[in-house]
Amino acid sequence: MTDTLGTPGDSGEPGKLGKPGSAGDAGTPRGTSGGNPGEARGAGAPVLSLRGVSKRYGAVQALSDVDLDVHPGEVVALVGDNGAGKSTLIKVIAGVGPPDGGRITWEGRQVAIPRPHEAQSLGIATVYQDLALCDNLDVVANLFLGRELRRGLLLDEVGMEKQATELLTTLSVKIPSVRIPVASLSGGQRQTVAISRSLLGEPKVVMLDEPTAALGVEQTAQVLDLIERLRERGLGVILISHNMDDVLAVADRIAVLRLGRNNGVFDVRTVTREELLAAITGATDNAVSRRQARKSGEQGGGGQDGGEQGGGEQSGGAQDRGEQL
Ligand SMILES: Nc1ncnc2c1ncn2[C@@H]1O[C@H](COP(=O)(O)OP(=O)(O)OP(=O)(O)O)[C@@H](O)[C@H]1O
Repeated sequence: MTDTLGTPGDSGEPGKLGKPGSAGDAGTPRGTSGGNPGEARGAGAPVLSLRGVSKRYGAVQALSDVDLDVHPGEVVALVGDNGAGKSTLIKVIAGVGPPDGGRITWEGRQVAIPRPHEAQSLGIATVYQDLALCDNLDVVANLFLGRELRRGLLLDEVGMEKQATELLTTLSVKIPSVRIPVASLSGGQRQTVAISRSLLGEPKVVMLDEPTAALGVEQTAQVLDLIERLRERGLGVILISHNMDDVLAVADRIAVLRLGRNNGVFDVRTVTREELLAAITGATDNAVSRRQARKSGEQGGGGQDGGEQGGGEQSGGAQDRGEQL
């Protein structure tokens, strides 16, 4: 369902903030060379910093010298073409596939994350695309799966229901009842339950792998709203998405991976779609950017209305709702 955008070549990216920061500067505000700390969300020291992370699978160099910063109260979108290394990077942070090299810093302290347990202990939660909810169990049971509250030998059903209701209410998650099986929820509701579940461990960073994939417009809005709630709670969020509209709607910064390397960190307030596509594909002149330029020319009746980036659309345009990266 995603376009393949593999055009070789390099681009000069005007809106690019550069790499997250040079080695050893984990305390740099926003960790970028061009951010505006005064206005930015998530200002201050990063909660999570990666420097020079690499990972090889046999002959495939999946990650090379990758840097990433995530601040409290910040949504960082991780984007890139298929095979760019996004999942590999998430696995490194989640302790599922430790890196071969590089440094991970958590709240200013260098750490190792060899297993998922270490990630959880630090306060890193991951919500994978396949959700891993138990369809036959109700919302409460799914939320507390594996960490059930007990009263003596018995499950504390009343306590769990109360906490579940409180959590979902705080997050403005709307479901008919916490006592219905998740099988009867919509895709968006299921996704919000899965994300809410990750919060029970009181993480500081939540990683979401394609949380809006296969969701309709309304359901996507529900999930994006929830991501905003996470940010409001001061969590750092890493969002993997192929959907440019979602990324532009909810992220503060956008980190682009290309062929396993950093290819720019962009401020969502200033970046254009053209710049993002160029960073993702590695070229400004490719089938996707030509198509976008043609479309914006048709819509604007001229071709100049799309801005000054080669006729491309500006960020935040609503015309292409649902367009995939
Ligand atoms: N377990 C593995 N064994 C061998 N190669 C792998 C493995 N996992 C990933 N790779 C390779 O590493 C590279 C990065 O893959 P990764 O899944 O991280 O990319 P991605 O950006 O998440 O892509 P997509 O958007 O398609 O999910 C690819 O070339 C992929 O084929």
